[in-house]
Amino acid sequence: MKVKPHLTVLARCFDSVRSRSQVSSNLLSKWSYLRISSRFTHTDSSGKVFYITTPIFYVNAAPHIGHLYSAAIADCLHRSRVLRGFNSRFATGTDEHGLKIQQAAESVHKDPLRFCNEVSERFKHLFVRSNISCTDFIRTTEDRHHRTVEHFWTVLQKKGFLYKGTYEGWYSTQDESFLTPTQVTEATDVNGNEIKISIESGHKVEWMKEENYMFRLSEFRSPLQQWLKENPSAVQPEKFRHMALQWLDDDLPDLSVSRQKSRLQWGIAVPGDPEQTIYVWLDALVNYLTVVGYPESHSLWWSAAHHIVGKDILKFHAIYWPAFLMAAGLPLPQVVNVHSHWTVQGKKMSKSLGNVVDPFDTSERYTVDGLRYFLLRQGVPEHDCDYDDTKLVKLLNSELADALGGLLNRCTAPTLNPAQVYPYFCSSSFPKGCTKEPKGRAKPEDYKMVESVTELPTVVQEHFESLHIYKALEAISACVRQTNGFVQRHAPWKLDCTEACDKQWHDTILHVSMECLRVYGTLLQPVVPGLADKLLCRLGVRPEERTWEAVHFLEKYRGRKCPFEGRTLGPDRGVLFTRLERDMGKEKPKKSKKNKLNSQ
Ligand SMILES: Nc1ncnc2c1ncn2[C@@H]1O[C@H](COP(=O)(O)OP(=O)(O)OP(=O)(O)O)[C@@H](O)[C@H]1O
Repeated sequence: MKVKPHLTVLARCFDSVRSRSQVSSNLLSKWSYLRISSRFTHTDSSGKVFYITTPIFYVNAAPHIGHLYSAAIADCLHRSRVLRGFNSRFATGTDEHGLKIQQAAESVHKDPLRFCNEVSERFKHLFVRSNISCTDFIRTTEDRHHRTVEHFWTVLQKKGFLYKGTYEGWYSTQDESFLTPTQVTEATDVNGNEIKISIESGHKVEWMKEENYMFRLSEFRSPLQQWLKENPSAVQPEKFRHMALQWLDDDLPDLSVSRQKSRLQWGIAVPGDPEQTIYVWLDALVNYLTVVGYPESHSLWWSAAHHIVGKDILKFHAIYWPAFLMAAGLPLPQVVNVHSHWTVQGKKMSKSLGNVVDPFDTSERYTVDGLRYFLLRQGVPEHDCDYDDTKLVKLLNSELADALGGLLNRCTAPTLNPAQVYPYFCSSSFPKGCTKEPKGRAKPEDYKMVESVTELPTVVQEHFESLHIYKALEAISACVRQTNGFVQRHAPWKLDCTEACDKQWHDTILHVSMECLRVYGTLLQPVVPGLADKLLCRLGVRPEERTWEAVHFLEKYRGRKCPFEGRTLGPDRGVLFTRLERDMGKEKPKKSKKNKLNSQ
């Protein structure tokens, strides 16, 4: 059997799908967790659609902040695309089969399905609570998924990519992964026994020999190399694409894709051979197709697939999955976006190790938006990041409570803004284009700030798209600092508002600052939806005015009409983000007496 990659055919297939116009709205899941209002889901003229996925999470134990991190990255991308007017679908869910689950359920004397129901519910609850706006939630124990896996298996079999053989080699139950001898090393367990472990994960491996079904993975080595070499964006960031290519430099043996039922009962039976159970990773990866209705109605969404995964499952997404898809004659995902890990004292946070930070507890202490902001502001795709409560408190206090909250408070406090309105802009106080020799009252630094905030939506969008979300937040934070500097420099509280000229300048300072805040609120929606909503409501920005398209920063400065001028502010719902005390995460934070900049 020869495999042809047909990469150009695949590319053409993507293009034809992309050029199709409006997506039928009934294709969008009506799943109740979709939180973004449909008024933001108009499709732009290009008719672009996106299908974003997180990994489905293994339900051997309750979720930790690493899982929330994957979901928050995907949520940020999904929300930003919806706000830009695209049709975006965002799927997550739980992976519920395999030996590890079978053993975890046995250890607590529970029926596996009951065990899965409970843990899956925890994940679902976490995502609802954390404002993860997924449109689909899939469980691999659902009937629809069983049918899809059986169909997918049959396609692979009919096309001659499966054969029955004897697999003999190393297997890690913790990773549900087969390993070659070069991927294994010796170690000593806690009782001093010599054991073999996986070099990559450190988990124990066992020698197994059994008859099962093999997938002709070896035939895909060169098509996979071609795909990765010809599509620099196929696996991102670059270091992970490089890693996948390095793996392909080694041997790529055929892959065992079933287990004997006597060893593994908790899974989907091989069609036509009830003595064999389908390998949990083949089963799990097919979830991405189940969500979009494979084999009947998948093509539009499937051609726009964008996976977001942790680096621990790179091999499954950059090697096995594309090989399965090529074998089944399906298009490959457009992008596999990889992120690194949250660690605790340098060790990967993991359910199996138990060194986890509980996301329920943490968001209870620091708020949902606080935790989302911290994860996305500190997480760097290329590098691991150590979790630290002190760092979290410091960051949230400085960027959300003091800088952003303080700025909002200054602009809206009744002492400075007694009429509680979006004030008028005076162009003679801040004339356009006088950057070198200011003629009004604005200074060169003020023009620099206007320039930075004007460019900010483009900068932020680019960083969101490449999933360098921390860079987007860094850029927003730098602009917030500039705006605080602007207010501080001109000290509107010192102006005498009984003088017409001072009053105009006072109002202009507030107008410009509020315009900046409106941009920050709009751009922060994908990261901290609750906090951004509070900010925009306070400024009186209506829901339909919160899209990327509606940003139009400082229209009056450019000689155009500003719809916000003179508008009454929204109700005061308290400080934007309450300062946290440095409690090292042991107790609920106490509210400090006042927010630093709020004292103004
Ligand atoms: N420490 C972590 N940092 C970032 N993301 C993580 C982390 N742990 C898990 N994830 C996310 O969850 C996915 C895999 O989830 P999985 O259910 O295997 O979690 P796990 O804690 O590694 O479990 P286990 O310890 O049982 O292997 C990863 O690909 C990644 O997207």
